[in-house]
Amino acid sequence: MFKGICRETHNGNMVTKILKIPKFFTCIRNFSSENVLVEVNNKTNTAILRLSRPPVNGLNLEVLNEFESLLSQLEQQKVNGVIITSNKEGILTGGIDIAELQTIDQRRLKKYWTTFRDTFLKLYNTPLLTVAVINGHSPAGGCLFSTACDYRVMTRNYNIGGNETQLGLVAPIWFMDRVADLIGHRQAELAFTQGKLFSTDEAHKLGLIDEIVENTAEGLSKAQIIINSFANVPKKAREISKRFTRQQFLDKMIRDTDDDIRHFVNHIGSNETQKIIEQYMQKLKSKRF
Ligand SMILES: CCCCCCCC/C=C\CC(=O)SCCNC(=O)CCNC(=O)[C@H](O)C(C)(C)COP(=O)(O)OP(=O)(O)OC[C@H]1O[C@@H](n2cnc3c(N)ncnc32)[C@H](O)[C@@H]1OP(=O)(O)O
Repeated sequence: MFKGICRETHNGNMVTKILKIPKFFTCIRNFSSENVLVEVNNKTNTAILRLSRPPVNGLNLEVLNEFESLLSQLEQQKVNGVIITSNKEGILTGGIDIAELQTIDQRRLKKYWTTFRDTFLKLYNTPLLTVAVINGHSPAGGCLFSTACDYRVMTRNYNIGGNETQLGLVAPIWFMDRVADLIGHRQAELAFTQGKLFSTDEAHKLGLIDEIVENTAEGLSKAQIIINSFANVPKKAREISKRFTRQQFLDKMIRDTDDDIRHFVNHIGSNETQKIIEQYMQKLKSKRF
């Protein structure tokens, strides 16, 4: 028998009960934040992290901070793997919450972009096994974050890619580099100059995603199979191999930090870009895109 704690409300008072839990019972530990739900399965010691910020899981400052902090907690708990998905089938994330870009305040833009980069780096650099279950559209920032994972499965009939150019914006070089790592330089060049969103099938053919699944449930069990397939691989050797294969990209991204942040602040904070962003928001609201 394990002992577990359960908190319940009785007549308006919170009471804590000690529960006896049979060993075979699969227990879930939850420690979700406002916009990101987390469950850790005690049997498999695997975490599922679900983005949950209606309407489109837009990546605002809070979501990024919560995501980064939850990943740190999962690292400390030494889980066997982390599955990243959306709580809402149909949209993994609409990418950056455009409201975060609607400002010329250089300090705000700098803070946002620093957090965005740090969160990406946390995911890219974590020693934990990470699998993205892309269970919906995944434009721009959504595509970028999934490329940071070790493995990607995606449900049919959605879109993924870097569409920034279509909006009149320029994606960061490190997003282009990361996509080029997966699909090759030539295909990345074509994709980013066109601002192309790929269908699930196209993304699979190119290697932007690893496998296609029919729905979220199948995606989650596929992700668990991938994590299980590493069970007999010596942990330390896997972690060092992951670090080595990612070191070059990481070194470049860190070396270019100041230039990248300066470029972002100048690009997004210019009046010309602000007009473009405003027009895009109006298009989005009137569904004319
Ligand atoms: C270092 C060099 C410089 C670096 C420069 C970097 C620049 C980086 C720039 C961009 C990166 C990004 O991530 S920009 C965001 C790109 N994302 C998109 O273009 C996605 C836009 N959204 C959609 O395509 C669709 O909304 C959807 C497919 C995600 C979902 O479609 P659905 O039909 O289900 O929902 P709606 O379209 O009706 O949307 C509902 C609701 O949400 C608002 N919305 C959608 N996306 C965003 C967003 N990204 N940010 C803020 N708000 C968004 C949409 O307007 C609707 O609002 P209302 O209900 O109020 O109308």
